[in-house]
Amino acid sequence: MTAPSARSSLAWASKSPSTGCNWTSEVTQDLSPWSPQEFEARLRSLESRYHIHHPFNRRLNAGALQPFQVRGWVANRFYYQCRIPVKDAAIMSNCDDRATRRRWIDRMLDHDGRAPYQGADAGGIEIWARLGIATGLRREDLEMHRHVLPGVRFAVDAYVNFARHAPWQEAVISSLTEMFAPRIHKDRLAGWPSHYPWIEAGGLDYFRSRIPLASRDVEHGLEVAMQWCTTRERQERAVQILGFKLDILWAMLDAIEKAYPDNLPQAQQP
Ligand SMILES: O=C(O)c1cc(C(=O)O)c2c(n1)C(=O)C(=O)c1cc(C(=O)O)[nH]c1-2
Repeated sequence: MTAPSARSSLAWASKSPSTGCNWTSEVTQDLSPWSPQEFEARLRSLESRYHIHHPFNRRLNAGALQPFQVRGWVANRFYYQCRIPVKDAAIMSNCDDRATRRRWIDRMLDHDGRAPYQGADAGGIEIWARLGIATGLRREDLEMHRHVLPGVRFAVDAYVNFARHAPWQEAVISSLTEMFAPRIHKDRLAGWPSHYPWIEAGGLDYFRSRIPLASRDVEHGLEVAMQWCTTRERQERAVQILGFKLDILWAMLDAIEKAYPDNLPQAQQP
């Protein structure tokens, strides 16, 4: 069997996510594992495929988008935000290691919130909803996912399905795109206030809140990856899994970019 190309990872992911893909074994079974440093460097080298480089994101962070295009992005990303704790619950349900579950549960609470569900404890989903409202979206439209595009829904659901069916360690590895997230949040915090002054400043709280959380998540995710990927075969699979997740984020922006062209008639704008 031949190796999939850089952007065809969904084929193997849907093929056998629960038992693990075996195409790498033919190629790599005799190879010694990379050192932890080289393994991490190979994962990090996939940054070039992160959605920070997508043309739509470049325009978003350069201030080149019209308000309806920003709203379209925020409303569609809200679907991702809402599915993240469901994805994390799927990982927990497959995880038989109590120590890991004790740490993992924080990821769900980060998004769903913690009692008394106010201020910073409101949770990421609520804080993202406030971003949506600050851009001019109606809460009800957001919560009913009225603007969510089919391509975005398919991409996000593929991530949740992967987490449901893959070994939990592989699903943890798929979250490692967060290695690249702090920079994208910082870009937004630095640029949006001058590019999009019509968005009330508090609307950007979500991005501020995620920077330390993403770093904590990545530290844990890399620990799991290092412990699990003791063979070259598993290490190469980890690289493929990260590629699959990068494709999900990229595909979301492809769908968003296509749906909200500059000349979209006003009646169709979110
Ligand atoms: O705004 C972004 O570009 C971005 C990207 C990602 C990512 O890389 O998956 C996440 C987030 N934000 C984010 O806010 C978040 O909570 C998050 C959780 C996860 C994950 O895979 O578990 N990714 C991301």
